[in-house]
Amino acid sequence: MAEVIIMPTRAEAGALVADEIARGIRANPEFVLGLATGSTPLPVYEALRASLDGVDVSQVRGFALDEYVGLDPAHPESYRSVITREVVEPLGLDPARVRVPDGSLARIAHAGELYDAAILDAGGVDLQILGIGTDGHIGFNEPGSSFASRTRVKTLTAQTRDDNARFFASPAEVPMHCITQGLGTILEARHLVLLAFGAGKAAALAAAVEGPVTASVPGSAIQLHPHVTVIVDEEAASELDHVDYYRYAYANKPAWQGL
Ligand SMILES: N[C@@H]1[C@@H](O)[C@H](O)[C@@H](COP(=O)(O)O)O[C@@H]1O
Repeated sequence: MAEVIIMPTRAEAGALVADEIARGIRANPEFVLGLATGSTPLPVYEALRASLDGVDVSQVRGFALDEYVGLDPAHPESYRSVITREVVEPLGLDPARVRVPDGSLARIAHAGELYDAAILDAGGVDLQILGIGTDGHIGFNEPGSSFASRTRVKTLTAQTRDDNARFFASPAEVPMHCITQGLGTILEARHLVLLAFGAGKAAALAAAVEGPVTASVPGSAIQLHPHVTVIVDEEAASELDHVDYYRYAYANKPAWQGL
């Protein structure tokens, strides 16, 4: 079972993850960080500014989970733009070492295999940050995604397009297709850190963490991974059955253990 940590605020959740990432980078300057977009990881990126103060990040590599297909990379809501704005620039990472899947139509046919090859070439992802969609997706692996899937093109569900419409001028502007790391790709990262905040995520989170392992809930793939940390606020934790155990385990977590 994944370790589940319930934090009082998003900022404290972000700080916990940021400290773990900073520890990893100090131990290994070529740390490979798996990046997520959406609103959920923002407290982590915010906290990283302080946690990485004085830490050499020049060799750190980053791989984003996903990208829209056919959206101009210069569009402010392309995940390339979001990662540049939220992560690369504020943290001073080397832009050449931070990759986002290539969603351009001209290169889409081979973009998935090239991306998986680049991750392998970098030695794999050390820590993958994950959010979760209200339909249970991780990355953009919509319900039905194979647990063996690699980086590839997917069609977004109507629910995901609705959820993401807030970032665009109109719902119709949300791209229909995306390119996302597969569940198989994500499961190869050495440590998965899944974050969820707010009541709107409670049902998807409970299904992913405690429900049956099923392609119908792509987030449930995390149950197959040997090292998963789930960090949530009280609202997102509200539909979990084993909350008392999670609190008890965290209160008794050995100081030497790390995340
Ligand atoms: N592709 C992203 C996911 O990586 C993200 O985890 C999820 C939740 O988004 P948010 O964090 O904004 O709730 O949906 C987005 O569409």
